Amino acid sequence: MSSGFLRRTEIEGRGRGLVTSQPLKAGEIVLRDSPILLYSALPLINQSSVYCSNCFRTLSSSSSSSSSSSCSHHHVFCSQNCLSAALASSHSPWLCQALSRLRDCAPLLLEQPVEQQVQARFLVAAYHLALYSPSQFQILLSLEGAPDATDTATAQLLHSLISSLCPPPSTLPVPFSLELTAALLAKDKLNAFGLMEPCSSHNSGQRSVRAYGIYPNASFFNHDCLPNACRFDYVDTAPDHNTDIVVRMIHDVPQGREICLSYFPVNENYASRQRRLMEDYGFTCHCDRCNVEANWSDHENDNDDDEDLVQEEEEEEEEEEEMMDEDNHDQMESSKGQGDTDFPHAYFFIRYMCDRENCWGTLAPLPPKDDGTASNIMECNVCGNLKDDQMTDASGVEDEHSMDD
Ligand SMILES: C[S@@+](CC[C@H](N)C(=O)[O-])C[C@H]1O[C@@H](n2cnc3c(N)ncnc32)[C@H](O)[C@@H]1O
Repeated sequence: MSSGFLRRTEIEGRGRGLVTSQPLKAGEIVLRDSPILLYSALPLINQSSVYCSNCFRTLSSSSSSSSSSSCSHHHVFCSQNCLSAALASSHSPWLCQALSRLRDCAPLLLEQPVEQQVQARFLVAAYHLALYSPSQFQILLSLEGAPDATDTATAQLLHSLISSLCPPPSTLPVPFSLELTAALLAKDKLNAFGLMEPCSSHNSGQRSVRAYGIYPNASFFNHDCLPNACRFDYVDTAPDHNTDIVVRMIHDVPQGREICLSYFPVNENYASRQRRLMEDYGFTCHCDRCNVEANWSDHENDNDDDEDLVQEEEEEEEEEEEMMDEDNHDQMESSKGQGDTDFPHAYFFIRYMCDRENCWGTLAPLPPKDDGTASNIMECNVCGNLKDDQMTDASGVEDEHSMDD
């Protein structure tokens, strides 16, 4: 583990997880992690290059006209330096040819959803990793994730495509097989982190993903619907290691506590969170927030077409909002000195959810100042917005409603 703050351990019912080896302060960076592989999130077909094929920085109009470079198969890089670095690592002749062949002569892929085109990109990157760095490929294989029956058809299709168009060279450290392809796709499904496209006026706060990465240490963060940490990326702004992800504490936690991220925006309701966690990650969430919300309604979102239920849901939502307001007030009043297991979630939304329209990002303070005092600037991990934390006074001491222990 590259972070002195975190210890990897087995947690009952959750597999491996990351636990703090010391008390942590809001804003503290607990992990910086570099990807072992990266691949574009853009469809293979008919996509002009918007991002560098190596570092995934946005190709500015000036860089695409003057300083950008292309490889022999017309993959675009932001500079000659990036192209040279890629040719020596992430963009081997096999990978370059494989992507081009898939792009140019795979009529089958044209008929497939974009998701499968992106999975094809992942497989090419994963088999390239096997050739280029067998030890990192073994790390990829050691991550959580096993194929299940619902993914078999996709694995078969993608495996036959890769093997007919661009079979990986015979020097792979493990035999090339359908089972291996299916296992790799399962690792990707559970462990890939998305690097977001830049926030711009075109997407009015809603950003999609520009690239996916597999991060060998960050992959051990388990999920919580009210996370105590969140992750940031600075693809366009970091001067180097720009595809690293940075995980920062949202609020203080004591030693020995598990550090969790939310696997998706925290605004989703109970039913949709449970559905997503089961379908995409294969588990039922029993976090504190889910335990509370499980009692709010037995029927929530069971059947969106049923008018009675819709009306019932609306009434319940109003009730929930009222409950949350009351909760917020009561729990903020009674929260002093308690553990973060009873962290009131209404309070979480008010303090740690970005209020920009359609953003739903999570806010974490900037890292503590050099003298150790907390920063009162909160950063959104989706839109990047910075805002003053009203609940931290000028001295950097958190106010009396803080839940931090
Ligand atoms: C990215 S991995 C996290 C690390 C994983 N626990 C491991 O052992 O490598 C995601 C998987 O961890 C497990 N997991 C994550 N959060 C969980 C939670 N809150 N409860 C139960 N299992 C969880 C699920 O199996 C999920 O598919």
